[in-house]
Amino acid sequence: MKFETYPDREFLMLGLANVIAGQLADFLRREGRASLSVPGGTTPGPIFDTLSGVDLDWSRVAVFLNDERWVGEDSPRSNTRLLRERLLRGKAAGAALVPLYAPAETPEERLAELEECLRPHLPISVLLLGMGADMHTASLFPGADKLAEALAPDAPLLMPMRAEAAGEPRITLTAPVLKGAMNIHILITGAEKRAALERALTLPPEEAPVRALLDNATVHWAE
Ligand SMILES: O=C1O[C@H](COP(=O)(O)O)[C@@H](O)[C@H](O)[C@H]1O
Repeated sequence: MKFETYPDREFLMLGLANVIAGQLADFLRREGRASLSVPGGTTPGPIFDTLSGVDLDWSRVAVFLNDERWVGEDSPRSNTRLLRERLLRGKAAGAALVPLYAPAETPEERLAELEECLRPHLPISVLLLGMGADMHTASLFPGADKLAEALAPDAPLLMPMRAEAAGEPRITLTAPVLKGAMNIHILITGAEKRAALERALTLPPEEAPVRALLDNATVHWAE
């Protein structure tokens, strides 16, 4: 694991957005297309704001979430809504959004078709992950009903996930898909998440799911 400390959150968000933009540009030059997977939640908005203004051929970039809460875009809890409002606009408006939600009561009902939409865009060129203070990443929560299956090397691409701390049912990319990314960045802010990350380094992924991604990741942190 590499650990990068930034003087403050503004430096962090700008610096990491530039790293991600540079890696996407490299992929576009070398391979003609790229994929970017990003977290939802409260932390990554400023990175999305910067990325949405970056001059890239976004029409050749597929963008998808790490995970989604099983709610429609009319809900303020929708990670897809955050993506549309903060990332898929301006210069990035032409990027292709690969959906992780489709209207239905449960994720199980739409799982197969969402997985087929995702498959052509793997492996992920650039993966940005968040982390909760409980050491969850994507929707791999400690104590979640299907955590062991989602951590297994033969896990499917996507899995539904339910956990007490998660609120609504979730859908998440699984550990092998996340680990297969060509570049892995983890964004954390504040003392509480830094302490959680240090604790995760001492625990197995079954107790601290973010641990499954740390070996090949660069963690980006500011107070
Ligand atoms: O619920 C979620 O939480 C994590 C962390 O979110 P934050 O609000 O603490 O930044 C996020 O990475 C994940 O994508 C999201 O669904």
